[in-house]
Parts: sequence; structure tokens; C-alpha cells
Amino acid sequence: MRALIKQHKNSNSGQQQARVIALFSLVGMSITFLMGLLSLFGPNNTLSIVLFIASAIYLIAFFSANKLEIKIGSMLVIYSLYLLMFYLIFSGGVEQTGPLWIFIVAPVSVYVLGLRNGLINLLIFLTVICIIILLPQHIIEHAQYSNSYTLRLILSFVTLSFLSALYEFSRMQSYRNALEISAQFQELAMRDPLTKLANRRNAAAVLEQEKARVIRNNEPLSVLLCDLDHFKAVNDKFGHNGGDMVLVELSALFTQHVREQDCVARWGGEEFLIILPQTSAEHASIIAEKIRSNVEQHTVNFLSQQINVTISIGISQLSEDQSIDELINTADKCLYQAKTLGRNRVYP
Ligand SMILES: Nc1nc2c(ncn2[C@@H]2O[C@H](COP(=O)(O)OP(=O)(O)OP(=O)(O)O)[C@@H](O)[C@H]2O)c(=O)[nH]1
Repeated sequence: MRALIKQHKNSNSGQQQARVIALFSLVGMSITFLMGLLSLFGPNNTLSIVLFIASAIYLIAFFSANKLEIKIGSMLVIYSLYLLMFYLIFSGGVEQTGPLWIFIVAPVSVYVLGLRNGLINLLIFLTVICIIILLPQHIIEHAQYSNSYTLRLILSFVTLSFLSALYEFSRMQSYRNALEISAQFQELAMRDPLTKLANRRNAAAVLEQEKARVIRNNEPLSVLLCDLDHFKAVNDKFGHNGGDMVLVELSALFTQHVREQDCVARWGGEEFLIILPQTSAEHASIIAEKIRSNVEQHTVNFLSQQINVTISIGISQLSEDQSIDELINTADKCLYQAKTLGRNRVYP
């Protein structure tokens, strides 16, 4: 069940990430295309070519994200953004306004790459930017910025990176908390609160799943319907808490005596259903007898008193044309037989 929840969580967060990357790409594509068109009317034709190339890359990133190729989409969004920013810092953009765009980089990096990788990439990005700005003009000619402008640009970029990291950290914390709460609710919906065994709804789902496997693989499936004998008398003598303790200890005992792949569920008040995949009725009968005899020998210690109980078990093996309801009804009839034959026994 945990695996199912995890799988569900992963697929949900993957789809959400793909949607956000597609949105980033769409916004990036529209803005760069628009800026490319605008700069066609200016003197810098190289800038419009760079912007159109960036727009085309965002279009590819958009399709990648839509096809759930999240890694490719993320890499395209991030590194084309970095390259565009390097170019804008290098060339100065329109009237030296190019550097203003670098502030987009901080939030996008930590969101798309995650907190750790985002911060590492931001550090590399900042280093490259400083190198570009500090490159001596005689080596390569590039846009020039005053010292106070450069200092403020870098400081404000570092501040925004810090704030973006902080925001991403609290966003991840809230997301994790929400996932944990949702997992707890799912667990509560599937487990019996007293015994912590699978509840009836969970057992019904397991039975349907196992039935599909029986049809596919032609393997046997058996169930044991176990009911405590004269449990009302236990409650009357030891009180409800004593009865509860018996239910909890017997649940642990049932679980101990079955395989990992089997499912022990609390079917009703003092009734338990044990689902045994890949098990014929003949083999189920051996397991049932082992469980019955262990319960008989087990003593529950409750407030310095000793409680001994016995159980009756009805066995049923799923036949090809049978529904789950019919399987349980058959087990119930067998349990009734076990009770009428004197209890503390397995039937058939
Ligand atoms: N302590 C406790 N008792 C429960 C719980 N659920 C059901 N019971 C009790 O289980 C008892 C079942 O009683 P009956 O259906 O008469 O069956 P029984 O006394 O076990 O007799 P047979 O099944 O005929 O052997 C009732 O007294 C219920 O109150 C529970 O969660 N805790």
C-alpha cells in the first residue's frame, strides 16, 4: 500500500513540475519573441537573432515538458536562460538595460533545479557574470558598467537569490508536510485503528486485485474467515479493555503465522479475514490449523489476569466462476459449520 501511495505522489509531483516548466517555457518563448521583434527596429540585429533563437529553444522546452520529458525541458529552460543573460550582460542589451533581466534567473533556478542544485548553479552563474563584467576591454570589447552599478547589481542579485532559496525551502517544507498528512489520512482510511491491520475496505480491494491475478496466472487463492469463540463472555468477564487487548494480541499472532505476501484484515468486530494468494484450500487448511492451535495455546496477560481464547475458522478457495462475495459467503458458511460443530476448529 505504501508503494502505491509513493507511486501516486511521484506521478502527481512529476505532472505538476512538467506543467510549471511548460508555463515557464511559454512565458519565456513569448517574451523573447516579442523582444526579438522590438529589437528588429533597433540598431542591434544580433540581439534580435539571439532572442529569436532563445524563443525557439523555449518552444522545444515547452513540447518536451508537455511530453513529460521534464529533465530535457528543465535543462533547456535553465541553460538557454543563462546563455541569454550572459549575452545581455556582455552586449548590454538595449541602452544598457540587459542586466536588469538577470533577476529572473534566481527564482527560476531554485524552482526548476531544486534548492541545492539551484544554489550551486546560481553560484556558477554569478561567477561567469563577474568574469564577463571584469573582462579587460583590450582582450574583448563588451558593454561597460560603472563600479557602483556593478556592485549594486551583484548585491541585489545575491539578495534575491537568498530570498528565492528561502521561499523554495519553505515551499518544499509545506509540500512535504502536506504529503505526510495526506499519507496519514490514506493510512487511516485503510487501517483498523485498534489492531493496525488492514480494514474491511482495504481487504476488499486486495481481494479484487488478487482475483485479477488468479484469472491472469491461473493460481489458487484461498481465504480464512476467523471468529473468536464466545468473545462476548470475554468482554463480560474482563471488560471491553480486556477484549480489546485480546484482539490486538491475536492480530499480531495472525500476522506472525502468515507470509509477507498474505493479508490479515479485521473484517468485523471479532472477525478476521486472512487472504492467502497462491494457496489451495488444502494448504490453507494446514495454515488455519496452525493458527488455531497457536491461538489456543496463547495466553493474554491483562491486569494480572490471564485470558485464554479459541477461534473457529472457515476456509474457502476461489473458483473460476465465483465472485468475491460468493467466496466470502462460502467461508462464512464454513465458519458457521465450525461453530455448530463445537467451535475451536477449522472447517472444512
Ligand atoms: N472488546 C471489544 N469487543 C468487541 C469489539 N468488536 C466487537 N466486540 C464484541 O464481540 C462480541 C461478539 O459477540 P457474539 O457475536 O455474540 O459472538 P461470540 O460471543 O463471540 O460467540 P460466537 O461467535 O458464537 O462464538 C460482542 O460482545 C461485541 O461487543 C471490539 O472492538 N472490542
